[in-house]
Amino acid sequence: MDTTRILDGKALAKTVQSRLRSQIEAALPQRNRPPGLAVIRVGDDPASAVYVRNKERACERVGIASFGQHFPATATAAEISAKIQELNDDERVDGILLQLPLPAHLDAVALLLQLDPDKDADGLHPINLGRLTRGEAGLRSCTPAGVMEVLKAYNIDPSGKNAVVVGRSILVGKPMALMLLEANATVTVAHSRTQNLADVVAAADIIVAAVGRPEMITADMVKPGAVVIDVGINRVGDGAGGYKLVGDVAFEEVFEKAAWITPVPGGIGPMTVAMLLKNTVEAYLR
Ligand SMILES: NC(=O)C1=CN([C@@H]2O[C@H](COP(=O)(O)OP(=O)(O)OC[C@H]3O[C@@H](n4cnc5c(N)ncnc54)[C@H](OP(=O)(O)O)[C@@H]3O)[C@@H](O)[C@H]2O)C=CC1
Ligand SMILES: Nc1nc(=O)c2c([nH]1)NC[C@@H]1CN(c3ccc(C(=O)N[C@@H](CCC(=O)O)C(=O)O)cc3)C=[N+]21
Repeated sequence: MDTTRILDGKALAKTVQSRLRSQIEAALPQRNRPPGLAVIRVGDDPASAVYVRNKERACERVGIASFGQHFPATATAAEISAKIQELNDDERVDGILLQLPLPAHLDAVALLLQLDPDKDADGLHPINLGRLTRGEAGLRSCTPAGVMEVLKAYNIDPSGKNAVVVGRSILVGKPMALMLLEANATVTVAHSRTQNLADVVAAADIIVAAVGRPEMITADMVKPGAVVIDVGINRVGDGAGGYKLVGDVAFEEVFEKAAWITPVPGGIGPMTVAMLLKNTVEAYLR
């Protein structure tokens, strides 16, 4: 396969991480402590498990201390709140991440509101989402920030392009749409009520798939020469009793039509981790 059209998020994430490592090493003598990142995880979402594993490895590599707690799916809002308060007050912690999705009995919006906005490494506090909406500087959602970083690294300028974001979550779809808009794309956001999804996607110069449905974006939906960004992380059986990760895009067939495409794994996942560390280091250096 000709790999020159693959957007290599894994390689770019390594470059970002080595830059962060140097920044941390330069700041350590004055600060007397490394940056700290805390993750609060509730229950056992499979995509979250992959994320936590890779994040911890990456933190170790660049020199960020890991904190946090894994709660059972039955944890109460009061228990999570208490943990958030504790981490807000902990001077060793620069970044806090509340893993989504939460079990159905917990209100993500109410809990995200309790994060110290200056420690909101995931950019999901209403203050930081508001700053993004207004085009102001601030901590920005990691996955869409990772997508923008990939586009920039490969000199893909969204200005004037038709961008279609499939998915409208607070975690990915909405901030993604805002960042593409900020980069002067003409943005369409599709979701589960969108009619004629295939036609909507077919008009896109840039497609961002953030749905959580294995290989739902097929070649017939893709305009020849489109840039295809696959955010989906889906765990599916590998036919041999184990599992493998696949994205929301049918990679093999879409590869043939796309100008550029991100793989899963090795695409936006590693970039999300890199942006999380970058936000943490920014909060630490401030
Ligand atoms: N690579 C990475 O770093 C990350 C990957 N992910 C992965 O990305 C995927 C999406 O995550 P997230 O945004 O949190 O997921 P959510 O489940 O919160 O949102 C999914 C979105 O997809 C829409 N949708 C569902 N079914 C369809 C359909 N048939 N056609 C069109 N749209 C549909 C939903 O529409 P509606 O709003 O109408 O329900 C919703 O807006 C998951 O696989 C997740 O694991 C997530 C974060 C980071
Ligand atoms: N508040 C919050 N913020 C998130 O950003 C968030 C979340 N909750 N909940 C779960 C999803 C999922 N997610 C992933 C990030 C990286 C990989 C990742 O590193 N993927 C590697 C996997 C490599 C492998 O281990 O096989 C890759 O795609 O190459 C996966 C999944 C972030 N999420």
